[in-house]
Amino acid sequence: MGRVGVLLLNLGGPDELDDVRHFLFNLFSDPEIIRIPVPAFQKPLAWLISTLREKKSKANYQVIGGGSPLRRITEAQAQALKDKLQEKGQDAEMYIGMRYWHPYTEEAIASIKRDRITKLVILPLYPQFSISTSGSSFRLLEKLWQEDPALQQIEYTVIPSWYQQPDYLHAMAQMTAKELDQFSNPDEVQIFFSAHGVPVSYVEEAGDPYQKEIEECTKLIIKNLNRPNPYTLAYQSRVGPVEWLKPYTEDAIPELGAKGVKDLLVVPISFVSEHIETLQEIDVEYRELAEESGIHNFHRVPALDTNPLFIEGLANLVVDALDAPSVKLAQVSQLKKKVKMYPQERWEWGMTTAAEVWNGRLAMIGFLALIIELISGQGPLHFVGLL
Ligand SMILES: C=CC1=C(C)c2cc3[nH]c(cc4nc(cc5[nH]c(cc1n2)c(C)c5CCC(=O)O)C(CCC(=O)O)=C4C)c(C)c3C=C
Ligand SMILES: [Fe+2]
Repeated sequence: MGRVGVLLLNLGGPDELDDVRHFLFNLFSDPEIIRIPVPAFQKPLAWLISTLREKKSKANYQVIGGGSPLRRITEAQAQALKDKLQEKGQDAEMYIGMRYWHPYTEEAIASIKRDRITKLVILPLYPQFSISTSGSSFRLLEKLWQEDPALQQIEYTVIPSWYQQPDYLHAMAQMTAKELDQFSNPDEVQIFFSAHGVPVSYVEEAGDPYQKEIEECTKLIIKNLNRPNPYTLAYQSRVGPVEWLKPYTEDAIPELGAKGVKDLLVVPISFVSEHIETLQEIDVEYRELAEESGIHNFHRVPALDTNPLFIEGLANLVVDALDAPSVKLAQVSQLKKKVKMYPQERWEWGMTTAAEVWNGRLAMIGFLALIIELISGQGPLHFVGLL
């Protein structure tokens, strides 16, 4: 079969507090996360948002120990997957390609070329597909492939999403059952699936299947769990002023409290590792909100991390993908984000309303940049390394 490799795709997170601003800059530089009509302004805008968000974001990472645990956990998952594949008689090298922090996807690709991998399975560590997560990594890989004839020699296949994988669903159901049994009345507990949100326009304008996959996934976990508990799904981690998928977790918790719910079990659904949004947002912010809303028994299902049944599921995905017809990057990165813009925002050259709107916005960005530079002594050119 040649030399087999598995490329695990993930988001990445700052290793330490000093990395936070640069990590945020990378994230907001991605047009799959925030798209503006004039691509030349993507990086200045990313610089502005990362500068404005740095303090809040750093405070949150400080709460969870001063950095993201994502790299450590993804490395442990890669090792566990390698061992499980070996047990199944499949030797494979593991590579981790993070989208916004080290080890970057480009670093993983360089190692794959150096190791002369001939057959590659591309496996995102997101169970459900979103344009903003797996989609963004696939688009980057597609670009790298188009630019590099050496990569085009590698036989590869992509696993676009895998939320229906039976071992994954069993692992989620088992972990949920274990937490339910910690309550004094397990059958009365309200199960609360909390998924990372995305802007509504991703789903409604650009056809992101994320919401549909999340909804199906919760139903499959409940079916596997086979318990009588009521359950709810809500979306967390909203960023910026636009409308995101609803209900928002921060509204749904007080509503349940007002209905008299006392026992709540949160199940994080869109990510398989502990990260800032489980450890800080759910365990600290939403716990406090639940307490204020009269929900005194608040528990959370831990992330899967290296759960053996989950790793078995990943190994089965890889083995099956090696046998199946290959899926190409062009097939899975086709979804192009067409975020709805107001007519005056659509770019037109000349003395138009669009020009007035965009000139006004850019003047505001420039003015804010000036103030930030005056306060911090650092401007956008320092940040992109030009000064
Ligand atoms: C499936 C999971 C995720 C989706 C969908 C997603 C979309 C999305 N995220 C942002 C903005 C931010 N995300 C941030 C961190 C972050 N996001 C995810 C997962 C999804 N994001 C994870 C796992 C993490 C944490 C990594 C870690 O360090 O542990 C952040 C930075 C943290 C913060 O400042 O709050 C931002 C900002 C957008 C805008 C978006 C969809 C458009
Ligand atoms: Fe995010």
